[in-house]
Amino acid sequence: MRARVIYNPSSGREQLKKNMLDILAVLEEAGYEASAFATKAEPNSAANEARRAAKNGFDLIVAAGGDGTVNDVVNGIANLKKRPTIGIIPAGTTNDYARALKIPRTNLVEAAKVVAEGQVVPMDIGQSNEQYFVNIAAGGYLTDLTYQVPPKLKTAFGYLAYLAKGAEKLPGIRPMHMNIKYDGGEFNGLASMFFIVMTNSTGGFEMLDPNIKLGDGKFSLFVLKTANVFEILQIIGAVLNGGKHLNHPQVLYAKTNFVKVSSRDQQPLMLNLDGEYGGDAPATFVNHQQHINFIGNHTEVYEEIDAEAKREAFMQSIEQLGQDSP
Ligand SMILES: Nc1ncnc2c1ncn2[C@@H]1O[C@H](COP(=O)(O)OP(=O)(O)OP(=O)(O)O)[C@@H](O)[C@H]1O
Repeated sequence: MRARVIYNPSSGREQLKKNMLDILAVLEEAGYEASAFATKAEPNSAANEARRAAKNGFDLIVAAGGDGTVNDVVNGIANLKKRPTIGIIPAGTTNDYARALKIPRTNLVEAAKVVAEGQVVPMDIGQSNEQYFVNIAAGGYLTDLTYQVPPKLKTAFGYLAYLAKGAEKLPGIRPMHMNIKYDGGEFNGLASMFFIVMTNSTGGFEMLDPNIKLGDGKFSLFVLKTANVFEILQIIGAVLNGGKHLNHPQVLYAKTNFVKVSSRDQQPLMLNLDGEYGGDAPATFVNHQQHINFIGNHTEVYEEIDAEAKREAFMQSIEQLGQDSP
Protein backbone atom coordinates (compact mmCIF):
# COMPACT_ATOMS: atom_id res chain seq x y z
CA MET A 1 0.00 0.00 0.00
CA ARG A 2 1.24 3.47 -0.86
CA ALA A 3 0.36 6.77 0.80
CA ARG A 4 1.06 10.28 -0.48
CA VAL A 5 0.94 13.08 2.05
CA ILE A 6 0.10 16.32 0.24
CA TYR A 7 0.85 19.11 2.68
CA ASN A 8 0.63 22.86 2.66
CA PRO A 9 3.96 23.99 4.12
CA SER A 10 2.56 27.47 4.82
CA SER A 11 -0.36 26.37 6.99
CA GLY A 12 -0.30 25.90 10.74
CA ARG A 13 2.82 27.96 11.47
CA GLU A 14 4.97 25.45 9.58
CA GLN A 15 4.22 22.74 12.16
CA LEU A 16 3.59 20.27 9.37
CA LYS A 17 7.12 20.59 8.09
CA LYS A 18 8.51 20.02 11.59
CA ASN A 19 6.37 16.94 12.18
CA MET A 20 6.57 15.40 8.73
CA LEU A 21 9.09 12.66 9.59
CA ASP A 22 6.94 11.56 12.53
CA ILE A 23 3.81 11.64 10.38
CA LEU A 24 5.46 9.51 7.69
CA ALA A 25 6.74 7.12 10.37
CA VAL A 26 3.20 6.62 11.70
CA LEU A 27 1.99 5.73 8.21
CA GLU A 28 4.97 3.40 7.59
CA GLU A 29 4.27 1.68 10.89
CA ALA A 30 0.72 1.01 9.66
CA GLY A 31 2.07 -0.71 6.55
CA TYR A 32 2.16 2.13 4.04
CA GLU A 33 5.06 3.07 1.87
CA ALA A 34 4.72 6.78 2.59
CA SER A 35 6.05 9.90 0.89
CA ALA A 36 5.31 13.60 1.07
CA PHE A 37 4.70 16.45 -1.37
CA ALA A 38 4.78 20.12 -0.36
CA THR A 39 2.22 22.24 -2.23
CA LYS A 40 3.27 25.41 -3.97
CA ALA A 41 1.58 28.79 -3.76
CA GLU A 42 -0.08 28.40 -7.12
CA PRO A 43 -3.58 27.37 -8.15
CA ASN A 44 -4.32 23.63 -8.26
CA SER A 45 -0.97 22.60 -6.81
CA ALA A 46 -2.57 20.07 -4.41
CA ALA A 47 -5.16 19.04 -7.02
CA ASN A 48 -2.56 18.28 -9.68
CA GLU A 49 -0.44 16.21 -7.32
CA ALA A 50 -3.50 14.32 -5.99
CA ARG A 51 -4.53 13.49 -9.52
CA ARG A 52 -1.04 12.36 -10.46
CA ALA A 53 -0.77 10.17 -7.34
CA ALA A 54 -4.22 8.64 -7.92
CA LYS A 55 -3.35 7.80 -11.52
CA ASN A 56 -0.11 6.24 -10.31
CA GLY A 57 -2.01 3.88 -8.06
CA PHE A 58 -1.55 5.44 -4.61
CA ASP A 59 -4.07 3.89 -2.21
CA LEU A 60 -4.22 6.75 0.26
CA ILE A 61 -3.85 10.51 -0.13
CA VAL A 62 -3.44 12.50 3.05
CA ALA A 63 -4.50 16.12 2.71
CA ALA A 64 -2.45 17.96 5.32
CA GLY A 65 -3.44 21.61 5.67
CA GLY A 66 -6.68 23.53 6.01
CA ASP A 67 -10.07 23.18 4.33
CA GLY A 68 -8.62 24.74 1.18
CA THR A 69 -6.14 21.89 0.81
CA VAL A 70 -8.87 19.26 1.36
CA ASN A 71 -11.07 20.92 -1.26
CA ASP A 72 -8.17 21.06 -3.71
CA VAL A 73 -7.24 17.38 -3.23
CA VAL A 74 -10.88 16.39 -3.79
CA ASN A 75 -11.03 18.49 -6.96
CA GLY A 76 -7.98 16.62 -8.24
CA ILE A 77 -9.49 13.15 -7.94
CA ALA A 78 -13.29 13.49 -7.91
CA ASN A 79 -13.81 12.83 -11.59
CA LEU A 80 -11.46 9.82 -11.78
CA LYS A 81 -12.88 6.32 -12.04
CA LYS A 82 -10.50 4.90 -9.44
CA ARG A 83 -10.32 7.25 -6.48
CA PRO A 84 -7.95 6.71 -3.57
CA THR A 85 -9.07 7.03 0.05
CA ILE A 86 -8.47 10.47 1.56
CA GLY A 87 -7.17 11.11 5.06
CA ILE A 88 -6.86 14.54 6.67
CA ILE A 89 -4.23 16.00 8.94
CA PRO A 90 -5.77 19.32 9.96
CA ALA A 91 -3.33 22.22 10.09
CA GLY A 92 -5.24 25.15 8.64
CA THR A 93 -6.95 28.16 10.09
CA THR A 94 -10.27 26.50 9.36
CA ASN A 95 -10.50 22.73 9.68
CA ASP A 96 -14.25 22.28 9.44
CA TYR A 97 -14.11 19.09 7.42
CA ALA A 98 -11.65 17.44 9.80
CA ARG A 99 -14.03 18.36 12.62
CA ALA A 100 -16.92 16.74 10.76
CA LEU A 101 -14.84 13.56 10.46
CA LYS A 102 -13.80 13.79 14.12
CA ILE A 103 -10.08 13.93 13.35
CA PRO A 104 -8.03 15.34 16.26
CA ARG A 105 -7.25 18.98 15.55
CA THR A 106 -4.67 19.85 18.17
CA ASN A 107 -1.93 17.31 17.52
CA LEU A 108 -0.72 16.52 14.02
CA VAL A 109 0.83 13.16 14.94
CA GLU A 110 -2.36 12.09 16.76
CA ALA A 111 -4.28 12.96 13.60
CA ALA A 112 -1.84 10.84 11.57
CA LYS A 113 -2.52 7.92 13.94
CA VAL A 114 -6.26 8.18 13.30
CA VAL A 115 -5.57 8.27 9.57
CA ALA A 116 -3.31 5.21 9.91
CA GLU A 117 -6.09 3.30 11.70
CA GLY A 118 -8.08 3.79 8.53
CA GLN A 119 -11.73 3.75 9.55
CA VAL A 120 -13.49 4.50 6.29
CA VAL A 121 -16.41 6.93 6.04
CA PRO A 122 -17.95 7.10 2.55
CA MET A 123 -18.70 10.81 2.05
CA ASP A 124 -21.03 12.56 -0.37
CA ILE A 125 -19.32 15.05 -2.67
CA GLY A 126 -21.08 18.09 -4.14
CA GLN A 127 -20.50 19.35 -7.64
CA SER A 128 -21.24 22.90 -8.77
CA ASN A 129 -20.89 23.21 -12.51
CA GLU A 130 -17.33 21.85 -13.04
CA GLN A 131 -16.10 22.32 -9.46
CA TYR A 132 -16.43 20.04 -6.46
CA PHE A 133 -17.08 20.91 -2.82
CA VAL A 134 -17.13 18.79 0.31
CA ASN A 135 -18.80 20.83 3.01
CA ILE A 136 -20.70 23.95 2.03
CA ALA A 137 -21.74 25.92 -1.00
CA ALA A 138 -23.29 29.33 -0.55
CA GLY A 139 -24.42 32.18 -2.68
CA GLY A 140 -25.87 35.65 -2.43
CA TYR A 141 -25.17 39.24 -1.84
CA LEU A 142 -23.46 38.60 1.48
CA THR A 143 -21.20 35.89 0.20
CA ASP A 144 -18.45 38.19 -0.96
CA LEU A 145 -18.04 39.32 2.64
CA THR A 146 -16.27 36.07 3.49
CA TYR A 147 -13.29 37.44 1.66
CA GLN A 148 -13.21 40.48 3.91
CA VAL A 149 -13.31 38.60 7.20
CA PRO A 150 -9.73 38.31 8.47
CA PRO A 151 -8.60 34.66 8.82
CA LYS A 152 -8.21 35.00 12.59
CA LEU A 153 -11.80 36.10 12.97
CA LYS A 154 -12.80 33.25 10.71
CA THR A 155 -11.27 30.76 13.13
CA ALA A 156 -12.74 32.19 16.27
CA PHE A 157 -16.26 32.90 15.17
CA GLY A 158 -16.62 31.30 11.79
CA TYR A 159 -19.84 32.17 10.08
CA LEU A 160 -20.96 34.27 12.99
CA ALA A 161 -18.13 36.64 12.20
CA TYR A 162 -19.14 36.51 8.61
CA LEU A 163 -22.73 37.33 9.39
CA ALA A 164 -21.80 39.93 11.99
CA LYS A 165 -19.71 41.56 9.32
CA GLY A 166 -22.81 41.54 7.18
CA ALA A 167 -24.83 43.04 9.99
CA GLU A 168 -22.28 45.77 10.42
CA LYS A 169 -22.78 46.64 6.79
CA LEU A 170 -26.50 46.91 7.27
CA PRO A 171 -27.18 49.65 4.72
CA GLY A 172 -25.32 47.57 2.14
CA ILE A 173 -27.44 44.46 2.52
CA ARG A 174 -30.18 43.97 0.09
CA PRO A 175 -31.99 40.91 -1.11
CA MET A 176 -31.36 39.63 -4.61
CA HIS A 177 -33.63 37.92 -7.01
CA MET A 178 -33.03 34.16 -6.90
CA ASN A 179 -34.63 31.25 -8.62
CA ILE A 180 -33.82 28.06 -6.76
CA LYS A 181 -35.11 24.70 -7.94
CA TYR A 182 -34.74 21.63 -5.75
CA ASP A 183 -36.22 18.19 -5.30
CA GLY A 184 -39.92 18.79 -4.79
CA GLY A 185 -39.99 22.55 -4.96
CA GLU A 186 -38.98 25.89 -6.34
CA PHE A 187 -38.23 29.23 -4.76
CA ASN A 188 -38.62 32.29 -6.91
CA GLY A 189 -38.22 35.64 -5.24
CA LEU A 190 -36.01 37.82 -3.14
CA ALA A 191 -33.49 36.32 -0.73
CA SER A 192 -30.24 37.45 0.85
CA MET A 193 -28.45 34.11 0.57
CA PHE A 194 -28.68 30.40 0.21
CA PHE A 195 -26.59 27.64 1.78
CA ILE A 196 -26.10 24.08 0.63
CA VAL A 197 -24.72 22.18 3.58
CA MET A 198 -23.23 18.68 3.67
CA THR A 199 -22.02 18.31 7.26
CA ASN A 200 -22.79 19.93 10.59
CA SER A 201 -19.39 21.53 10.85
CA THR A 202 -19.67 24.84 9.06
CA GLY A 203 -17.89 27.75 10.68
CA GLY A 204 -19.39 28.80 13.98
CA PHE A 205 -22.49 26.70 13.49
CA GLU A 206 -22.28 23.18 14.83
CA MET A 207 -25.86 22.26 14.11
CA LEU A 208 -27.24 23.94 11.02
CA ASP A 209 -29.27 20.84 10.28
CA PRO A 210 -30.24 18.44 13.08
CA ASN A 211 -31.42 16.00 10.39
CA ILE A 212 -28.07 15.59 8.66
CA LYS A 213 -27.00 12.03 7.96
CA LEU A 214 -23.59 11.68 6.34
CA GLY A 215 -23.60 9.61 3.20
CA ASP A 216 -27.36 9.82 2.51
CA GLY A 217 -26.86 11.61 -0.80
CA LYS A 218 -28.88 14.64 0.29
CA PHE A 219 -27.93 18.28 0.51
CA SER A 220 -29.47 20.42 3.23
CA LEU A 221 -30.70 23.52 1.44
CA PHE A 222 -31.37 26.76 3.30
CA VAL A 223 -32.65 29.93 1.72
CA LEU A 224 -32.55 33.05 3.86
CA LYS A 225 -35.53 34.95 2.55
CA THR A 226 -34.83 38.13 4.44
CA ALA A 227 -32.16 40.78 4.29
CA ASN A 228 -33.46 42.44 7.45
CA VAL A 229 -30.61 42.42 9.92
CA PHE A 230 -32.86 41.98 12.96
CA GLU A 231 -34.52 38.98 11.40
CA ILE A 232 -31.12 37.56 10.41
CA LEU A 233 -29.87 37.92 13.98
CA GLN A 234 -33.09 36.33 15.22
CA ILE A 235 -32.48 33.39 12.88
CA ILE A 236 -28.88 33.04 14.07
CA GLY A 237 -30.22 32.98 17.62
CA ALA A 238 -32.67 30.26 16.63
CA VAL A 239 -29.83 28.16 15.10
CA LEU A 240 -27.81 28.45 18.30
CA ASN A 241 -30.92 27.54 20.24
CA GLY A 242 -31.00 24.07 18.81
CA GLY A 243 -32.55 23.99 15.38
CA LYS A 244 -35.53 26.31 15.85
CA HIS A 245 -34.60 28.08 12.63
CA LEU A 246 -35.94 25.23 10.51
CA ASN A 247 -39.48 26.49 11.01
CA HIS A 248 -38.70 30.20 10.87
CA PRO A 249 -41.05 31.89 8.38
CA GLN A 250 -38.12 33.56 6.61
CA VAL A 251 -36.16 30.32 6.19
CA LEU A 252 -36.74 27.83 3.45
CA TYR A 253 -35.31 24.44 4.40
CA ALA A 254 -35.27 21.32 2.22
CA LYS A 255 -33.46 18.03 1.82
CA THR A 256 -32.61 17.52 -1.83
CA ASN A 257 -30.09 15.77 -4.05
CA PHE A 258 -29.89 18.64 -6.53
CA VAL A 259 -30.18 22.43 -6.57
CA LYS A 260 -30.37 24.70 -9.57
CA VAL A 261 -29.81 28.39 -9.02
CA SER A 262 -30.19 31.34 -11.34
CA SER A 263 -30.79 35.04 -10.89
CA ARG A 264 -32.32 37.90 -12.84
CA ASP A 265 -30.62 40.45 -10.61
CA GLN A 266 -28.44 43.10 -12.18
CA GLN A 267 -25.67 42.18 -9.72
CA PRO A 268 -23.90 38.86 -10.08
CA LEU A 269 -25.02 36.17 -7.65
CA MET A 270 -21.63 35.13 -6.33
CA LEU A 271 -20.99 31.58 -5.23
CA ASN A 272 -18.71 30.35 -2.51
CA LEU A 273 -17.54 26.72 -2.41
CA ASP A 274 -15.94 25.48 0.82
CA GLY A 275 -15.00 29.06 1.68
CA GLU A 276 -13.49 30.06 -1.66
CA TYR A 277 -15.00 32.05 -4.49
CA GLY A 278 -16.69 29.57 -6.84
CA GLY A 279 -17.90 31.60 -9.81
CA ASP A 280 -21.31 33.23 -10.34
CA ALA A 281 -24.80 31.79 -10.87
CA PRO A 282 -26.33 30.21 -12.89
CA ALA A 283 -25.17 26.99 -11.31
CA THR A 284 -26.34 23.44 -10.94
CA PHE A 285 -25.42 21.56 -7.79
CA VAL A 286 -25.51 17.77 -7.78
CA ASN A 287 -24.76 15.34 -4.99
CA HIS A 288 -22.49 12.38 -5.72
CA GLN A 289 -23.51 9.99 -3.00
CA GLN A 290 -20.70 8.27 -1.08
CA HIS A 291 -18.33 9.25 -3.84
CA ILE A 292 -15.06 9.39 -1.90
CA ASN A 293 -13.93 7.29 1.03
CA PHE A 294 -12.54 9.51 3.73
CA ILE A 295 -10.96 8.35 6.94
CA GLY A 296 -12.86 9.37 10.03
CA ASN A 297 -12.99 8.65 13.69
CA HIS A 298 -16.64 7.77 13.92
CA THR A 299 -18.34 5.31 16.12
CA GLU A 300 -21.62 5.43 14.23
CA VAL A 301 -22.15 2.69 11.68
CA TYR A 302 -22.52 4.01 8.19
CA GLU A 303 -25.03 2.56 5.85
CA GLU A 304 -22.89 1.89 2.82
CA ILE A 305 -24.74 1.69 -0.45
CA ASP A 306 -23.71 -0.30 -3.51
CA ALA A 307 -22.58 1.13 -6.83
CA GLU A 308 -25.89 0.42 -8.55
CA ALA A 309 -27.93 2.30 -5.92
CA LYS A 310 -25.54 5.26 -6.19
CA ARG A 311 -25.83 5.32 -9.94
CA GLU A 312 -29.63 5.17 -9.79
CA ALA A 313 -29.87 8.01 -7.27
CA PHE A 314 -27.56 10.15 -9.38
CA MET A 315 -29.41 9.45 -12.62
CA GLN A 316 -32.67 10.36 -10.90
CA SER A 317 -31.33 13.76 -9.88
CA ILE A 318 -29.97 14.38 -13.37
CA GLU A 319 -33.35 13.44 -14.82
CA GLN A 320 -35.15 15.85 -12.51
CA LEU A 321 -32.72 18.56 -13.49
CA GLY A 322 -33.45 17.89 -17.12
CA GLN A 323 -37.20 18.19 -16.55
CA ASP A 324 -36.72 21.44 -14.72
CA SER A 325 -34.69 23.01 -17.49
CA PRO A 326 -36.46 25.70 -19.45
N1 LIG B 1 3.87 26.63 -0.40
C1 LIG B 1 2.88 27.50 -0.22
N2 LIG B 1 3.11 28.78 0.16
C2 LIG B 1 2.13 29.68 0.33
N3 LIG B 1 0.81 29.38 0.15
C3 LIG B 1 0.50 28.13 -0.23
C4 LIG B 1 1.50 27.13 -0.42
N4 LIG B 1 0.88 25.98 -0.79
C5 LIG B 1 -0.45 26.25 -0.84
N5 LIG B 1 -0.70 27.54 -0.51
C6 LIG B 1 -2.00 28.21 -0.46
O1 LIG B 1 -2.67 27.92 0.75
C7 LIG B 1 -4.08 28.01 0.58
C8 LIG B 1 -4.78 26.84 1.21
O2 LIG B 1 -4.61 26.93 2.56
P1 LIG B 1 -5.16 25.79 3.49
O3 LIG B 1 -6.57 25.58 3.26
O4 LIG B 1 -4.31 24.59 3.45
O5 LIG B 1 -4.92 26.36 4.95
P2 LIG B 1 -5.19 27.81 5.49
O6 LIG B 1 -4.19 28.74 4.88
O7 LIG B 1 -5.20 27.71 6.95
O8 LIG B 1 -6.58 28.19 4.96
P3 LIG B 1 -8.01 27.74 5.48
O9 LIG B 1 -8.60 29.01 6.03
O10 LIG B 1 -8.71 27.25 4.26
O11 LIG B 1 -7.80 26.71 6.50
C9 LIG B 1 -4.28 28.06 -0.92
O12 LIG B 1 -4.63 29.38 -1.25
C10 LIG B 1 -2.94 27.69 -1.51
O13 LIG B 1 -2.71 28.29 -2.75
